[in-house]
Amino acid sequence: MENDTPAHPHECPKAVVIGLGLIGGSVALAIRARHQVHITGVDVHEASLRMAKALEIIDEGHTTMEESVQHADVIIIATPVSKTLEMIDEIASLPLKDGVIITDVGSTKGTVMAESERLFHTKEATFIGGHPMAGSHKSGVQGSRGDLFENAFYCLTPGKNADASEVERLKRWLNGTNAHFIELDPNLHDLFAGSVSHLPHIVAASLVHQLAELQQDHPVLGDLAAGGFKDITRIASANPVMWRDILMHNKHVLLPMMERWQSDMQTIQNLIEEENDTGLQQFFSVAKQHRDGLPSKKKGAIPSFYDLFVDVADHPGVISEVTGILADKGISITNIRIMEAREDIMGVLRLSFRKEADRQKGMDCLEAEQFSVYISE
Ligand SMILES: NC(=O)c1ccc[n+]([C@@H]2O[C@H](COP(=O)([O-])OP(=O)(O)OC[C@H]3O[C@@H](n4cnc5c(N)ncnc54)[C@H](O)[C@@H]3O)[C@@H](O)[C@H]2O)c1
Ligand SMILES: O=C(O)C(=O)C[C@]1(C(=O)O)C=C[C@@H](O)C=C1
Repeated sequence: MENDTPAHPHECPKAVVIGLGLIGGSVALAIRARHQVHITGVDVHEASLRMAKALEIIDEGHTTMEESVQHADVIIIATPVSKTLEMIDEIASLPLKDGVIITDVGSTKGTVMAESERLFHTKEATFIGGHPMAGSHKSGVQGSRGDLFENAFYCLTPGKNADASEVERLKRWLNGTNAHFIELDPNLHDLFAGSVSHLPHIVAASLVHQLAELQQDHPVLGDLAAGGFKDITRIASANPVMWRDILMHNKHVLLPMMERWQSDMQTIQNLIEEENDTGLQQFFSVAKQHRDGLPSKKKGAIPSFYDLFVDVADHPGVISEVTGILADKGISITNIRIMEAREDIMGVLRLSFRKEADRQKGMDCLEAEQFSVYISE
């Protein structure tokens, strides 16, 4: 356990996480894993705060930031990017503790850094932009995992007033992520993220739109969409608000990239029209060679299952009681995880189902047996 030199010997350092969703919750868990710290969560949704408290991700939760932010040693903003700019404005308008480090996790960095540079030009507060390059198509605090960023790259974009020592201090706060930190210029970051994350996301969503249109005349098509389609479109299930914001804040990178994409599509269209077999094979060979050479990622992604959360008392036999109820009804689960198990407090079981219908059946029969169950939004 590390401690970031508290002002008073018995006082625990304070972290505030604004936006307790998938990423805010995961960063909080990673901080907790290595630091003795008091974590306050701030979110507009009380249900997220309740869930985060139940899972011991935070010590306390509030729907507004004022009080907690003023005493914080580190502030992590984990809201969708447009809201992040509003949060930066609000934080800058409040009295802050000397030496506070403020960071964010947003998927774009240009506008975030422009706003923070405009507002945090004092030595008392240091803003260092951040973007962990791992995540999921799932959103919400219930999907949080302390190991979500393990082995992933974690981009940092220090502001102009950020000393190297402050960057090191932030890295220490975030060392429980077990990520590889990389410092980048914000514009370069946005170019890179546009290429490996944002453009692919647009393409994935557009493929799903095409399927949906064809499916109107051929409903069976959905059942035929197998591995390939699912692999390439998994990310289209992600949070639309988050992605709306990303596109708005990386417009200048994405517009030329999309032109380039359209021109590539035109080229391949021409090759098909001309029945240019050599050109077509070359198109795939070059892509295959490059794709095969990319490093494979070992950790970070969460498989796409339908999760159900069950509050359970921590006593022997409770897991077999829950699984027994499901087995009696012939409902299969693909995974089961205990999210918390401590004496005398309620724990949470996370059950994963392969199909939405199975999850619904599971929910109904567990509720009938008086279990408190809930699902992610
Ligand atoms: N999901 C990913 O894969 C991923 C990966 C890396 C970075 N990011 C970035 O992380 C950020 C959060 O994404 P997420 O996936 O955790 O989303 P999420 O939807 O799971 O969480 C966002 C949280 O912010 C809260 N929120 C929204 N407006 C708020 C406000 N005004 N005040 C307080 N809380 C507010 C929401 O209630 C929600 O709990 C985004 O900026 C996103 O670009 C996402
Ligand atoms: O794995 C996924 O589901 C993701 O989409 C994660 C992903 C990505 O594009 O790789 C999404 C957005 C983030 O800014 C970083 C990571």
